[in-house]
Amino acid sequence: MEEKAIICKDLTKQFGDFVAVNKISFEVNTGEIFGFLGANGAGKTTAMRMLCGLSFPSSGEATVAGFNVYKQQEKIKRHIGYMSQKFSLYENLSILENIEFFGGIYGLSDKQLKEKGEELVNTLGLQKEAKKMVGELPLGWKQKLAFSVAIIHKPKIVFLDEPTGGVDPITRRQFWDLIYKAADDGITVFVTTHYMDEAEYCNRISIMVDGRIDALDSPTNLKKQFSAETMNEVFYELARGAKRSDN
Ligand SMILES: Nc1ncnc2c1ncn2[C@@H]1O[C@H](COP(=O)(O)OP(=O)(O)OP(=O)(O)O)[C@@H](O)[C@H]1O
Repeated sequence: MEEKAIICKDLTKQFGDFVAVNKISFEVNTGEIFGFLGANGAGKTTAMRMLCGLSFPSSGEATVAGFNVYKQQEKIKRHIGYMSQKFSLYENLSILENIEFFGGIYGLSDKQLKEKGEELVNTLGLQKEAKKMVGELPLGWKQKLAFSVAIIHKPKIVFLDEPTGGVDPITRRQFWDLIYKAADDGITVFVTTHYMDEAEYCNRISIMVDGRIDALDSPTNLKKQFSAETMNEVFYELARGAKRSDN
């Protein structure tokens, strides 16, 4: 049987009396693009932090890349990539310096760094900009670069927390071309987003409401299940009953 990238069973996180993540259960297949949706405050970031080995669950079980979220947090960190809109590259380092810095942290050798650096700059068509400060690049380019750097060590899974915030649909589409390429290379993609066009690009989607997962399926099946034309309708049908949402 093919190994699952993520297995999650009744995973729960409480802050005092408040149950931020309430017994969520799901599995993510290797090489899958899995969308993790939910309104503001639904519990996505809290769940993602547990899966990335950054916070201990209150109860329940989960393995990520085959490693246990309670006992093997360091191993999890070594086998994943992570990118968020909020935490990204150093603006005051050049593209090549960022690649060297993050590649170095991920344990690449000098030779690998040089090869990967060139390959990445060529793939993204950034040859002329390679020595420019990242701060000078347009946001869409920064995001593509940040994603490429997050998978430079070929992790088993990459976690993307709202990776494309603030850019237009065409640039988002280009970003998704990179995601598809990574998935083709066998990297499992776990992505949170508020954009419903992006939700359509995922193989499967879960939708969180008030700490629970209230729906999980492919975009096509979810639309059928909710008799909806678009993912937007599915999302609002579920999220409008949410108590936490300020949407
Ligand atoms: N350290 C904490 N202590 C207490 N409550 C917390 C803590 N971290 C998160 N929460 C609460 O848990 C709930 C879920 O927050 P979380 O950030 O996981 O939601 P989210 O789905 O990622 O939302 P967004 O889309 O706005 O980022 C929120 O009500 C939040 O206030």
